[in-house]
Amino acid sequence: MGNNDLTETNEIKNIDENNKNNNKDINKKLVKDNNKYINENNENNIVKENIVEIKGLEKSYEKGNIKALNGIDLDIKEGEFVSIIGPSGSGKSTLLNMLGALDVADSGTINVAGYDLSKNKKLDEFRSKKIGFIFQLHNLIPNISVVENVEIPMFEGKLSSKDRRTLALKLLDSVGLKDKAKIKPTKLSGGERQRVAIARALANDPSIILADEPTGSLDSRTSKKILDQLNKMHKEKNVTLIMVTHDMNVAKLADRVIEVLDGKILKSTDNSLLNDNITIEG
Ligand SMILES: Nc1ncnc2c1ncn2[C@@H]1O[C@H](COP(=O)(O)OP(=O)(O)OP(=O)(O)O)[C@@H](O)[C@H]1O
Repeated sequence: MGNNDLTETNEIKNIDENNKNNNKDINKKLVKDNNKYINENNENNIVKENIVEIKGLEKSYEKGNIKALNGIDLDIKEGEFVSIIGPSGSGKSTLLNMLGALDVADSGTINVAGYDLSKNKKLDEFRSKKIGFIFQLHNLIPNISVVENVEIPMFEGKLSSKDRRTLALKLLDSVGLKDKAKIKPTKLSGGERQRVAIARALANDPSIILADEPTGSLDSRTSKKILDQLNKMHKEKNVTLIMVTHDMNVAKLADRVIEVLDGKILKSTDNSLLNDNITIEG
């Protein structure tokens, strides 16, 4: 091989080396750009998980004579606000009871916040850690103060008594009732009691709030206040909110309206885009 040949081979080697390095740089840049694209896309398009997954849920009473739930299939996303509407006796409360593990289905599967409720295990843990209840039946305890009522769900956790009090007062403040903390619930109006119930429902930092007719017995002004509070809580804390109501005007405030009839889901209407800029009428 002559000198010229050697120089040529070395030049080719150099070019190869340069190309390799360039390719490495280009590849690195492509990977970086691709990751950036994926990250940006993920940020813009957060895929929300199902927090509720129900399949073929059935529940009968009176030895099978009353079919309260007759094959319910329902998925609810994390952070969604869903209302359940339907005529009296259609199965709304039965469905809400199943979601809170207050009743057990005859057949079908129900998964809520990572708990398989059909297995009938760890239900106490599930209720105390994952669910905030705003139910007429779970009313406030009359002979202890408002702030003590709000503290009740915190006893399952690890907070000191001082921290429990601070958090309870903060929650009462968020529903506009800090000044009523020391009095007994019997001295409150119906709407104020419902607001205390909202504060208490938030006390265990739940994943889901279940509300059964939260504005049922209230006048329209007080109902507006309660719905404002629920909406605020749902938006600020990204809590999944599932609310039973018989009032379509109230139901429509949710991201999705589920209509129930004869223990089945008749219709599911997505209102989320419609409700983005909603203001609640007084
Ligand atoms: N514990 C029970 N024992 C017997 N029947 C029951 C029981 N709970 C509910 N039911 C019946 O199951 C059906 C569904 O009741 P559910 O309370 O779920 O209806 P709902 O849609 O919530 O009604 P409402 O709007 O009147 O509260 C009804 O026929 C009801 O009478």
